[in-house]
Amino acid sequence: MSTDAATAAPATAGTDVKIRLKNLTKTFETKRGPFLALDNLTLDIPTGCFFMIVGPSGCGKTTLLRILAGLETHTSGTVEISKPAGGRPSNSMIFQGDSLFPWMTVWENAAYGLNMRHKPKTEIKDRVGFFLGRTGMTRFADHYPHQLSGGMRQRVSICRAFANDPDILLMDEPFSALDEQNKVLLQEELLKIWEETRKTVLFITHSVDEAVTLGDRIMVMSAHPGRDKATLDVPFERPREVLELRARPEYGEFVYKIWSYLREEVHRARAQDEGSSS
Ligand SMILES: Nc1ncnc2c1ncn2[C@@H]1O[C@H](COP(=O)(O)OP(=O)(O)OP(=O)(O)O)[C@@H](O)[C@H]1O
Repeated sequence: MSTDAATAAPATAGTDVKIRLKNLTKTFETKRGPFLALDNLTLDIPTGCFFMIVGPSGCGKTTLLRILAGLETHTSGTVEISKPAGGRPSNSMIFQGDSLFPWMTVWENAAYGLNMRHKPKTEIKDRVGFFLGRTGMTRFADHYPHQLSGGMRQRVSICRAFANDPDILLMDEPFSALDEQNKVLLQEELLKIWEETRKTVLFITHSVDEAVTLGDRIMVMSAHPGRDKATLDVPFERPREVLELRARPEYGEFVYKIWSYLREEVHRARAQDEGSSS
């Protein structure tokens, strides 16, 4: 990991390590031969860290999240996830676009994970009620997903993920399909909920603004094969207010700094795409 020492330590991340990757490599076997997707990633993510991953299209961001979620195996190296006190590590994943069950109401969707784990009815009522309240969805509890806007559906996904009380939240571009106004509202709501829960979050985004607004730490990945090009601590205190933060000159400077790492990789990825299509 190439951590940028010039930036301040994150204001919030705990000192113990939640996720430790050592020389993590992923090769897909394809018809055209082995395809190296992740190359030798070594990384420590502290407990309670809001960890952002940015990188050009195809650099392996989703592959990394899928490995951490246990949906994909890795080829070599190690993945260590520390256990919470008295339990097994658990995770909830939020994807871009829709992941709600269309035949279930908002309440039933939000309660799904807890019901599957046979949690007591009162606990389900309390947790789902709490997070529906936090996301402003209480009065839509009996609605079905098709009766909601895209932003409201993503609120329910967030509600379901937090209600599950996972050890780690894995978020793969959850807001990318939303318009700018909804995105800012949801970023603010997510920040508020996260402040209260301090879960370890891994969040993929294509937006440098989103990475700087939400994150404690940002990993910029290289174009294919995915490597850790730079990992930087975000030097802004919490709690954060999205629009106030973005109005600050030092915010613009930090966004520019992340872009200076990313720009070359975006160009490399485009050159790779053009090379493979010619
Ligand atoms: N099951 C698979 N078999 C073969 N190749 C795969 C498989 N899954 C992913 N890949 C390839 O691995 C690379 C990384 O894919 P991945 O989806 O992780 O990238 P990404 O950074 O999340 O991209 P994007 O930003 O476009 O979502 C891509 O080139 C992709 O085509």
